Amino acid sequence: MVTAPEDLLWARGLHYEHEGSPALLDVSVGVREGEIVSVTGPRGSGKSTLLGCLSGRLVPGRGEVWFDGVPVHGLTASARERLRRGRFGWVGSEPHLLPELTVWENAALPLLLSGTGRREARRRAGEWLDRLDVGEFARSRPGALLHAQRQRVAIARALAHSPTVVFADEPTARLHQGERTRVLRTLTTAARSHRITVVLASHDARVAGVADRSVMLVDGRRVGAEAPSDAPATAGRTAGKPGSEGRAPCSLST
Ligand SMILES: Nc1ncnc2c1ncn2[C@@H]1O[C@H](COP(=O)(O)OP(=O)(O)OP(=O)(O)O)[C@@H](O)[C@H]1O
Repeated sequence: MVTAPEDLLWARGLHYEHEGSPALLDVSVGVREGEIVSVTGPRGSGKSTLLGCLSGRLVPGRGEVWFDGVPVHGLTASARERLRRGRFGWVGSEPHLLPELTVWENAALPLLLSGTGRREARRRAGEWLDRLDVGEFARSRPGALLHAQRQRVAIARALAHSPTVVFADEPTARLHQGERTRVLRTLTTAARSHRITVVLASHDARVAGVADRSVMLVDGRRVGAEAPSDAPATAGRTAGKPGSEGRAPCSLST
């Protein structure tokens, strides 16, 4: 086991049931600041449920989730909502943009909801839209964009309010191979340059290649941890080695 005192985000002994059916069984995980961790495993293995519990979207039936010293599992629904809006970003497999808003308003939504003025929100959202090569669509409605472009807008929305952690749940599931690699690279490069922590779920084992550390779930249990051999070496971030869990930047246990 398990988590280290310096972990930014950690969970211990998580159990979660969907309508009486177990989805997580005694899963523990620790993630350090600035780390990119992938959660892999077959369909239905509990990846989305784990991201849900870590991000405060779901409350575990048993176990604890701590973020930056805050017991997420013990917060009220409104406090969890505030935490998610302020400190976390979320990218799912579908962009889920609001069709009546422009692209920049969609990307700026977390900023606007937290009270940032429109001009400043537009500036910050615009910077990310430019970085993600969709800046030219800032004044368009999402319906004018291709799916892959809308997904980049969703990534800009997840990053524009400078979150501490971005959770990405199958962010490339609906993209073709070339676009998949590009989107993943964009997300991870942006995260590394801004020292944003990323927890990335995918059933595609190749996605683990962009992470510092990979965690595998099967049937709601963690079955091992591995470090991709081609994990990017980055300053201040130690790529863990197989079997070196005690010294690794992310540690997991069931
Ligand atoms: N809302 C729900 N209601 C009932 N059962 C659910 C619900 N969400 C997930 N489950 C079940 O919980 C288990 C874990 O699901 P989860 O979505 O966390 O796995 P996953 O690894 O993310 O799967 P996928 O790769 O298909 O998204 C599965 O057996 C799934 O069928």
